[in-house]
Amino acid sequence: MRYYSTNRQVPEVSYEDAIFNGLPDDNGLYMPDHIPKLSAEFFENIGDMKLHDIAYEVASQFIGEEIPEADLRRIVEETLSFELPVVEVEDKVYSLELYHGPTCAFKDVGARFLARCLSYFSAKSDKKSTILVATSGDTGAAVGSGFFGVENIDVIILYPKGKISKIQEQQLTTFGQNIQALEVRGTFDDCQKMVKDAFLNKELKEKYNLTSANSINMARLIPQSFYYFWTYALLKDQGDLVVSVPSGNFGNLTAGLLAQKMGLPVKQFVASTNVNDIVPSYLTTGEFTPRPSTSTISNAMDVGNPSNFYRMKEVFGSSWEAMKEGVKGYAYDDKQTAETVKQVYQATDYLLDPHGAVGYLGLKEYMKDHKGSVGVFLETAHPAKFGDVVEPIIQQPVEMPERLAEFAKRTKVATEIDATQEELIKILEKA
Ligand SMILES: N[C@@H](CCOP(=O)(O)O)C(=O)O
Repeated sequence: MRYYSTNRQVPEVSYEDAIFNGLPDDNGLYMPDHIPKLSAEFFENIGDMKLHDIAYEVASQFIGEEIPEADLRRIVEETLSFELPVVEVEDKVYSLELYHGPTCAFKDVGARFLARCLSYFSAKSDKKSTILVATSGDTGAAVGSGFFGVENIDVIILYPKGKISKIQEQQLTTFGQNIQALEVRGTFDDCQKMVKDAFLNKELKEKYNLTSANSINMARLIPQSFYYFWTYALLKDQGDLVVSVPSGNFGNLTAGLLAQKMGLPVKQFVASTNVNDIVPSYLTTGEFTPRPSTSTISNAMDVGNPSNFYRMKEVFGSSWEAMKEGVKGYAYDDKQTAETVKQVYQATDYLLDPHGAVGYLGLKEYMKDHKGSVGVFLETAHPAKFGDVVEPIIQQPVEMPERLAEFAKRTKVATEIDATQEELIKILEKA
């Protein structure tokens, strides 16, 4: 498998080069040169397969011989060392809980896979790298956890000051060792731009061997497709599958679209956003108009310029008509989100986090007119990560998993900087 840039101004590269480069030099995004189809036999047997075997089959299509089978199987097993339960919330409505990993968010899957792939290649070459990662809340902690103590790799996490939850901040500012946190006076989009500009500065990129751990990195995206196959394996006999993805940077949805192109029978994808509705608006108008993000209670989705939109375009051959058929988009404000957390809790005892609530809303909206389907929404983070928001809504304390409570006890260490390239360069020089 070779990887091309969506801007098509640079040569195709191997998987190893794609994941070390992070972003191609022409400011595009890497995409596989073809999307492999899985066999009919695979789909016939999927209901009897183990999660690790499904994930290995999918990963090997994209990585081929570059990582030998035994190593890739180990990487997959270490990545998915926790459960991905699919829980019935209401008749025909399921929650795919992706928050049972070490940092309680779906990002653990991608970050752990990326960390292990980079380590596999680094061990062969003794190459030192610095990972720059921008976060609106969940990616930072997952990447910190995935790379904590990993030899030859330093991580710098950029997060927007005052715009993530208290526990998210505790998580990503308290690792120490090879993980450094930068509290940026700006938005997530400023952080993402600083990171992307650093990759496009050839001299800087080479001097510090910079790479990315955001979903712009292919090794973040590939593993995020595993759990769509897993969901199908569990629910395939229940009806046509509709999947609603709470979306910010659109990596998770793009991974689902790749899975569908590989043959996964998902009847409909739904993109559910908060008021940062850049993609739902595009689906309605055909105009892609990034704008500065607005702060919401589903803060991890506060993204005003979603990176993976350009990959979604590739999947649909740059056709707006095809994308609006393949993806239905809905957006919700904080009032609707909070009301949904409350109503679903009262009616079913199931506690949604604000991101899951947005996913649930989008799913229900689509299912109103598509009654025979079986619906799944992604529960992307544990509600305890948003205790400040969720507790007043349900007027009850939210039980915090021990692994989250651990972070709360530690002391925050972060360097506050302006949202400028110069400030980031100063930090890289000191590191
Ligand atoms: N929602 C993210 C924002 C970054 O997205 P990514 O999937 O590209 O890493 C976050 O929680 O940080």
